[in-house]
Amino acid sequence: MAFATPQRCKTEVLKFESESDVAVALAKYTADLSAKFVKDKGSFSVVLSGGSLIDTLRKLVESPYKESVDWSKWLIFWVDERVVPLDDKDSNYLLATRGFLSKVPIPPGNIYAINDKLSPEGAADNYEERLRRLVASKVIPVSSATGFPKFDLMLLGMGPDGHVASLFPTRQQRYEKKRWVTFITDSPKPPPPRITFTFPVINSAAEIAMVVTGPELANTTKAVLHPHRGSPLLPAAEVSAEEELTWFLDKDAASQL
Ligand SMILES: O=C1O[C@H](COP(=O)(O)O)[C@@H](O)[C@H](O)[C@H]1O
Repeated sequence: MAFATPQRCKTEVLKFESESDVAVALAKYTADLSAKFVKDKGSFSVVLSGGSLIDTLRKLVESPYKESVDWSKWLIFWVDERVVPLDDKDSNYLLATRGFLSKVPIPPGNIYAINDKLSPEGAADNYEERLRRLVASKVIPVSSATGFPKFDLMLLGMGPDGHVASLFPTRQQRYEKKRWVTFITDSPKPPPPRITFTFPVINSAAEIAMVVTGPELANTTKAVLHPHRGSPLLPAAEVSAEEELTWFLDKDAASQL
């Protein structure tokens, strides 16, 4: 079990009047990071979540960013995915395709969906193997601090139980320290079969945005950002970034802080 005190990295907590204001700020933050990483390293690797995050990204696919972002340099990955067909209503890939990817010209070869023909274990092995090949060919760098792949930006959501990706408080995947990608067959949130990045990979990202909106997340946000010393840590409290972790909260989610 993980107990408070949580890991500390450079962390900024941004609070906005409304979810719409979060969407506006998140679009600018993401577009600015895209410009920085494309200038510095020639590409921008972005790791998406499912859930409400995709809708909150909606301003990024509108003007001015739709035209100004260099989408040709983007590489898209998923921090977690439900092991269902890619055209299933529960697929994070389908959600992202409908709400985001179909609206901008990211080269299809730069979009790394899971292999939906495999078992959960097989899909996790396959995704990790493909990541290892991208690292070997230097498409994705390795963190010199941890030895795990270092993605440029992870866009994460949080569930009311404090889960991030498919790392749930009551499941052992949150403690995995060696694998890059693991699987779960009994997710407490449906659908049960999923694959997920592990914490060593999540916490090796250069930048992480935790995007949390809505009153149902107010108590969990407080428990994560101000954990009681000695109490068990929720998974979201274990997120850290190599460069900066930025929380994007609306007034409702921030109401208990
Ligand atoms: O099941 C999942 O849940 C989390 C949180 O989703 P939200 O709708 O509460 O924002 C999401 O980040 C994850 O990718 C997804 O698979």
